[in-house]
Amino acid sequence: MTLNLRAPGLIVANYGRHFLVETDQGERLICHSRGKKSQGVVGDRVLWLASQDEGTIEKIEPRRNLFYRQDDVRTKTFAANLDQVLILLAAEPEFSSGQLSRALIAAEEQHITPLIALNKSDLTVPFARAWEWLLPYRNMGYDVIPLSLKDEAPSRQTLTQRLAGKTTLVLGPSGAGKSTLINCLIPGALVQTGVLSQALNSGKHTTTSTTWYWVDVEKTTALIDSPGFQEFGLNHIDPAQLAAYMPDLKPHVKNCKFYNCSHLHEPGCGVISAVKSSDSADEISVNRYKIYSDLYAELKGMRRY
Ligand SMILES: Nc1nc2c(ncn2[C@@H]2O[C@H](COP(=O)(O)OP(=O)(O)OP(=O)(O)O)[C@@H](O)[C@H]2O)c(=O)[nH]1
Ligand SMILES: [Zn+2]
Repeated sequence: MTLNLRAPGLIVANYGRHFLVETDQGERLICHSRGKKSQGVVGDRVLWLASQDEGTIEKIEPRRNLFYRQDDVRTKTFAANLDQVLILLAAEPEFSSGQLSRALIAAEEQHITPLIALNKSDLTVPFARAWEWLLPYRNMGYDVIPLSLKDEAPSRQTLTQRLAGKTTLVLGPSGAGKSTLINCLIPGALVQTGVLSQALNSGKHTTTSTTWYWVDVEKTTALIDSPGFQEFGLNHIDPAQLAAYMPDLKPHVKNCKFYNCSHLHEPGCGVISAVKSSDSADEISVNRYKIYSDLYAELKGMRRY
């Protein structure tokens, strides 16, 4: 009999030790993890075993990557096996470039391609200001696209092209338009999620969970919605590697006199001279250098204990 055969599946939602697993036939069932620890994350390919009407996760297949943040208290995993991370910002409310940089660094560390979208282009004046604010990110090679989720579908064409055929984690500060985006691309998705989270979480109302959505019926394009852009801890990043994850700093490191340069005070530092340089194409913005030095101090401080 095939009853205790392990079958392949995909984790599409996770609430503590409860997982929603989608089978290769497209059915979804609730699974539990074996043991005390909840190890699976959304995007994991798993082998699951049926047990009465539910299932257990028996094995998690090796991951291509894992996008996560880490603060003093805990590690928060967002999702695994991603093609890209979409950071959704908006003209309003104003976003923090420190938070943006943290998410970009976490993506770089896991070799996940970031994509930045700036929403609410209909708000002309604040949009122009925010677009300007993103200039250093465009100069360092990031794909930054303008967006108006309020308008008709053609205004989303660039975004839908970037998403096609890929698995994308969507992150963004509150109010940038994450729910609007999910609703535009997958009508009815959020209503379903509410029902689902209640079923999985024993009736407790929660929206603080990561969820996988298929955008197309062929299941080639996926969006993963996850909260937690705020307080993006990077304790897992080695401060000595930090500059290597910042594309504007990285090319200048090779000009440093000392191989273990911290780029904070050393003489002959390539990074510091690029901050001072007036050669605009190649310069490092004062804001990004401040983000680097603050983060370096923060990460160094962690490691002292
Ligand atoms: N002007 C304008 N407003 C927009 C646009 N897209 C979304 N909004 C509005 O921005 C507000 C926030 O959008 P949401 O989609 O709820 O934002 P969110 O990122 O999901 O925010 P949280 O639910 O707090 O996480 C809503 O009032 C939207 O109607 C846009 O392109 N232009
Ligand atoms: Zn240096």
